[in-house]
Amino acid sequence: MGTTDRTVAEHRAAVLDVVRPTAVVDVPTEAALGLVLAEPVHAEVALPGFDAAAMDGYAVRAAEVAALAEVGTVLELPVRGDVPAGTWPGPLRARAASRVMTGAPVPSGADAVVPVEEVEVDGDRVRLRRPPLAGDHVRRAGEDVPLGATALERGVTVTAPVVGLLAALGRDRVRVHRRPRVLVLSTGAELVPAGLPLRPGAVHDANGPMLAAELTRLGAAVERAPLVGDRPGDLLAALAGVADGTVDLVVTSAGISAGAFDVVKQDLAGQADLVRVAMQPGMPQGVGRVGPAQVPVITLPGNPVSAWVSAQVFVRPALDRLAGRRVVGCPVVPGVLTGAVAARPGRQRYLRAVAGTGWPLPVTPLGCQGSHLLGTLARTDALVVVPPDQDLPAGSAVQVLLPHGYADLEAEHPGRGAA
Ligand SMILES: Nc1nc2c(c(=O)[nH]1)N[C@H]1C(S)=C(S)[C@@H](COP(=O)(O)OP(=O)(O)OC[C@H]3O[C@@H](n4cnc5c(N)ncnc54)[C@H](O)[C@@H]3O)O[C@H]1N2
Ligand code: MOO
Repeated sequence: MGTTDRTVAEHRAAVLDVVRPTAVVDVPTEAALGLVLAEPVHAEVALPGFDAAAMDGYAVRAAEVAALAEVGTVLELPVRGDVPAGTWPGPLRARAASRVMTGAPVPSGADAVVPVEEVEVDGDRVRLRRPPLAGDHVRRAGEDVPLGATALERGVTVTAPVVGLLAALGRDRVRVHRRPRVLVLSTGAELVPAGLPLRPGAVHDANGPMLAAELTRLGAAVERAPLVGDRPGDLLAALAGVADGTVDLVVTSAGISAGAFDVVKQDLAGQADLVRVAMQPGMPQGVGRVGPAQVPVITLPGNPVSAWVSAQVFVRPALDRLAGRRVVGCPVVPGVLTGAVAARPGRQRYLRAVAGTGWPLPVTPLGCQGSHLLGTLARTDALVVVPPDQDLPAGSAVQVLLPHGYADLEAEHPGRGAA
């Protein structure tokens, strides 16, 4: 196999070294879903904005009811006033209750709400079973987010609840890192796009659609280039349009190993480091910058499994950095091997596996691990990490990459780990 130039960690660091967070843009809050905050968000209103009822019921002064209880009287108060949500009440009268709705302001002077289920109503009087404690069923102003507090830190990914929080704070626009634009480009004279018939010796381009789908799912705005041939200059010609910096990253597949017609290797010599990384699949890799705009380029190997595994291990962290996120990459969880696996000398293996139920996650590597086997790749739940030179017996603790996340496992194995 020969020696390798870099460990996985070293190549990942080299990849991260060529990418920077995208420019900051001001967008409508709802368009920010999935993007990353480029500024901390300070609360210009408190949440809740005022003391409010948490239940439909009666606002009272707890001490007044307690005083009635002390002298042994029936805990009965006249009802003075109705407070629907969206109105602003006057102060609570002495020795009286106010009928309040969930979310309505608690009248000043009241400090507890007794839910309707815990009272008897008799005309315009209300009878309580026991005195409430001060604070019962009252949402305190600012208890969630105090006025002026940092409600959201820079670097937070905008999820639906973040959209909700921004809207609650009155923010209809927010500053985020622009969605990363990634050009996905397949090289290889043997390639034909899906939908067209195959001539002898040709194969359909699987990597282009697969990588485009993966990066789109991960939040990139993906652009596709026409298929690139194997003649010297073909790749540089295809990249001419991106040299002005209209994309943030170029991801290529194939043409980087030891073949006689490896166009990526030839065209990017001097602009990218083409290296052998101590992993399998995915040994041939490359990273650099192209054109006058020095657009970052990651060159992935052509075997489809190698391309996809490399996308998980190297492109995902790069996308995190481009998006302005903390670099996390593919999620990793603890797993346990259901059977023994053999290590590779000097190379870290990423074994395609199916996951069972339980925690740590039981993982069963699929029988065939060839780098060309897309059929088994499509059945893969998980990638099991086998460090170099360490054969692992059944029952070994392993790190497991979950490229599709855990939610998708749930869908495939209903009932697994249901909360
Ligand atoms: N003598 C050596 N041969 C190879 C070595 C080596 O070290 N010495 N490395 C092997 C490894 S490992 C890999 S991985 C591949 C990677 O090679 P390339 O990145 O140069 O890719 P190609 O040779 O162009 O293609 C490999 C394989 O993948 C198919 N392919 C390519 N692009 C696509 C696509 N878009 N969709 C579907 N399939 C694609 C291509 O037809 C080949 O079958 O090299 C080994 N060889
Ligand atoms: O390293 Mo290659 O990616 O095994 O097929």
